[in-house]
Amino acid sequence: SLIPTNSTTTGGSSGIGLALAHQAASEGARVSILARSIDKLEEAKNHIQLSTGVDVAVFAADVRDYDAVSKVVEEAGPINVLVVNQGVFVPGELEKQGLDEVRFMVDVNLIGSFNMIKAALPGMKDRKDRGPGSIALMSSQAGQVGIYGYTAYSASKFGLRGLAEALQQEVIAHDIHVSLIFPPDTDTPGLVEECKTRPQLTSIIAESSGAMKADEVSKKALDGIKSASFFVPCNFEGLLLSIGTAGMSPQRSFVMAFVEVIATGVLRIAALGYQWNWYTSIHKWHAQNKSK
Ligand SMILES: NC(=O)C1=CN([C@@H]2O[C@H](COP(=O)(O)OP(=O)(O)OC[C@H]3O[C@@H](n4cnc5c(N)ncnc54)[C@H](OP(=O)(O)O)[C@@H]3O)[C@@H](O)[C@H]2O)C=CC1
Ligand SMILES: CCCCCCCCCCCCCCCC(=O)[C@@H](N)CO
Repeated sequence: SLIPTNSTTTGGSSGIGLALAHQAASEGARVSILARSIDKLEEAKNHIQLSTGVDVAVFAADVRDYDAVSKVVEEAGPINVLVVNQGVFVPGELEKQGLDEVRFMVDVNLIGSFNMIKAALPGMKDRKDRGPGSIALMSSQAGQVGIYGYTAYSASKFGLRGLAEALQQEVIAHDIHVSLIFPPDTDTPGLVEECKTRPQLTSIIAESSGAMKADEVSKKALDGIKSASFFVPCNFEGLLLSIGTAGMSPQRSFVMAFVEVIATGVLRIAALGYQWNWYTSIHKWHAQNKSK
């Protein structure tokens, strides 16, 4: 199995990224975290130091700034597991959203991921330890199915899938494994902020999948990285969603490949059932709002 010895996590100062850095550090990895705010980074560093005794390296940079990111990669040293986890989410109907908000999500979530991977890839290919390497991307269940209020967010996360599928073919010869992680709603500072402005329909639809804690998600993510899985679902609905949307994604497990082949037809029925429910909620919501 793939062992995170030198791991770098973007967005590692909060929520899921912090939980991942914390867990990797407690398992003995050398950990670096990258985010914009140096205050949040220092706080995260102290938190991990207090509970594990391990010192993590912190780097303040914006993933949208390629030069800043490549400087961090240079300073951070060898990486065998890169976790591209930074992400922003501003929910809202496209009609009410400014294009600046749309661009913000695409820039941070998608272009920022390109910057990070492009900067880290040469060093990862030349890594001196002989074990396999990993590039893990934090997508979302909203990166497997479009959700009301998430036009830009879902687009940025669907984009990560195309990136990941193509990249896997490019890096396999260097024994680097790409993982796409698909969490449901996860209890993080980011979600608390999001919920202040989230449309009611977004919440209704997102509730189709149970909510998780950040350390539950980080545990699933780390297990997925270690087993070099391409798709990493995090809960039961996520497992169904991953089988139902397997499409042309790579699959290393014969057991899972078999399950996908057998279950695809009946999962399409379940998917249509979910869609029917969601569209019913949408129509009801509009009917109620008109009558007011
Ligand atoms: N919470 C949820 O419900 C779900 C989250 N996800 C995904 O998981 C990932 C983490 O989410 P979550 O833990 O909730 O997020 P948080 O908002 O709690 O944390 C986000 C992290 O990303 C960093 N970050 C944000 N923008 C940038 C940037 N431009 N450059 C560098 N770092 C940046 C933040 O630090 P700083 O602001 O200082 O830069 C922070 O460390 C995201 O990709 C998100 O889309 C997926 C499914 C569900
Ligand atoms: C084939 C049958 C499948 C059935 C399961 C369908 C369930 C889909 C629910 C989607 C929930 C999306 C949550 C996004 C969370 C997120 O990313 C935001 N909180 C922003 O961070």
